Amino acid sequence: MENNLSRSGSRSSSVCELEKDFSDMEIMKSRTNRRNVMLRSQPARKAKRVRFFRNGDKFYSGVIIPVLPERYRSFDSLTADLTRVLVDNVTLPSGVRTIYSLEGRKIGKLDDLEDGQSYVCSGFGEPFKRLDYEASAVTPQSFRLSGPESLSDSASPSPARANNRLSRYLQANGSSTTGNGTARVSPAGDNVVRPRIVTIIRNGVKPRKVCRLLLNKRNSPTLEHALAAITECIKLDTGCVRKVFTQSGTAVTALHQFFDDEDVFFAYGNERVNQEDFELEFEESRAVLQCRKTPITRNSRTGPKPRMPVKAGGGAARAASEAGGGAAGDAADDVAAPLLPQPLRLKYNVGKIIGDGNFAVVRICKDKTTNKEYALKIIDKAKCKGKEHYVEAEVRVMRKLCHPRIVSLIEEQDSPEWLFLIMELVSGGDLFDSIAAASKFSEPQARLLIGHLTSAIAYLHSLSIVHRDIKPENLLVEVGSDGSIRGLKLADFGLAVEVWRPLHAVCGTPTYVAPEILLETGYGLKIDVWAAGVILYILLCGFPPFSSPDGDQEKLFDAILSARLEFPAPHWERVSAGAIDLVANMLRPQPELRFAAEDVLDHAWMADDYDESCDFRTWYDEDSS
Ligand SMILES: Nc1ncnc2c1ncn2[C@@H]1O[C@H](COP(=O)(O)OP(=O)(O)OP(=O)(O)O)[C@@H](O)[C@H]1O
Repeated sequence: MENNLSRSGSRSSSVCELEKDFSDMEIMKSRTNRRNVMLRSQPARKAKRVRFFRNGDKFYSGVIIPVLPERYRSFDSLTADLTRVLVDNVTLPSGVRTIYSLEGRKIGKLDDLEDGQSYVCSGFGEPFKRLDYEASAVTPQSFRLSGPESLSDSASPSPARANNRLSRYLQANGSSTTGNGTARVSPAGDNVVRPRIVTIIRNGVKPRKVCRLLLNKRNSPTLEHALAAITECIKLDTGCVRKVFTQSGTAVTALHQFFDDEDVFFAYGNERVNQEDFELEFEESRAVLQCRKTPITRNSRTGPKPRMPVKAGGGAARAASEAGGGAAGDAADDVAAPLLPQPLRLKYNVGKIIGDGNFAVVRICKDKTTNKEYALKIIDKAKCKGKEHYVEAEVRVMRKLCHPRIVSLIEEQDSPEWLFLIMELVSGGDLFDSIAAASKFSEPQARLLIGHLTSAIAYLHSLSIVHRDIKPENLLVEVGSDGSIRGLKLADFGLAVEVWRPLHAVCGTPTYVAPEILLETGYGLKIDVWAAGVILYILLCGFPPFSSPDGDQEKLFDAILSARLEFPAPHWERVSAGAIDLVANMLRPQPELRFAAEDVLDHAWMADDYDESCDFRTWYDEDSS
């Protein structure tokens, strides 16, 4: 369900790392509570609000810390806390070793600190540097606070609070914010931002969660926005991302870094950064590769034939399948049965795995009474955490649908951990594997498949539902007893929504994504026709119409946005004019000019008696001249 630009992996984002952040907060909160209890039994003592600068750093606007004897029992506990706070914002490799007054006087004890005054923290062996530190200070609201003030800020991850934190992060890193905390777009901002998929690794226990995120002008006009998008993407629901590093260990402090050479980023909450964080475990490397998977193809008229994109997901299923597993009802493979809610257990025998995705495993199952086989999709709710709405939408949409070219939902059962969908079984695998096996299809075969796909799309569109993830992996193939393809059915409605107004959510799968999604001007039903056009193109020649020579996602998007549709020889030399005309009309960049699903079905090439012996070259060149 989730092989797409924004959702891949994100539905299952773990929250453990941020929970660390949160549990730190909780510890601090309980300390605060303890303090409050103590304060009730003692005369209240006002905290000294003291500001600390970084020695020699004229850009760091300082941090205000409320200094209370109950909080800091020794001078060392203050320097330790200062170290913790400052390392988030400035370079301080050895931690805070010495505190100076603004005049350079060494401070040796807590009592020397005066309320409302500022001080300078230096590291090991650093001489005091005299600077106009207070000139870099800005309005007190923008300071990063440590202690009770920041606790209230951190405990609740409301967007406004998250924004405040982001402002502080930015400020601490030298980025500009306006007085109200809104980041100003850097002068370069407009120029640097272009649609780009980056890989985000959420810091934590290895193997860590790896997510894909599309950055673009809509979600990343500023560094602050980009950080908020990352927070959202990795589901940092106990706060916001405070630090981001590239894989080479460089702190990201400017927006353009997200669009430079490196495309893997490590996101942190409050926790420390360690050198080992930047080393990927095998599983993580695999996930990063998966995130980067884009077609490695060429569009030139000469040179080697382009290749198909890498298939999304399914590896585990195939491995499991290849490792054995009998037909439905084989006791040896009935491992999923205990998971089943009673009504399903009574009714079905569960058999081998026939497919899997990022969030679900699909098994064959058999009705004990009728012996009819079905597909049982077992959705792991833990993997969908934070993205439950996708699953709910999938079921809601599927319940509404009844079409011969759409996989039907027979029944569903819920449990606290799993969602079970009994679906019509389509046993020929998916179209991706068929394309891989056949390389390309004859025109009558392509006509049959596109006819089935388009009639499913036309039906969906008649209900104002857009699928948004049409791709060969989501098209299940019906095969005859001789193994030949008889048709296909559309599956996986995880991204499907009803469209009543232009949509803006960037989603889909890179190879099949329509230009209007990338342009973020708002899109509608026609994106499904675009994706079907890409599939028709692939069926006819064996490779996708838009790709990048080196698998670079940005170049792929550039190719899609440039919309330069080519039919390179020799691969297209023998394809009929009608097929090319249909492809060209399905892949028109302007949605208003692009064919609707009904137009596709009405096209001359779709007629069973279409004569394929037209001269493509003559026809196409005339048309384009
Ligand atoms: N009704 C079905 N009949 C036969 N096989 C099916 C059926 N539904 C799904 N499958 C197989 O299971 C695989 C995974 O299913 P599906 O794509 O719905 O899972 P998912 O977790 O939602 O995937 P994704 O990672 O794409 O979001 C499919 O690619 C397909 O091979």
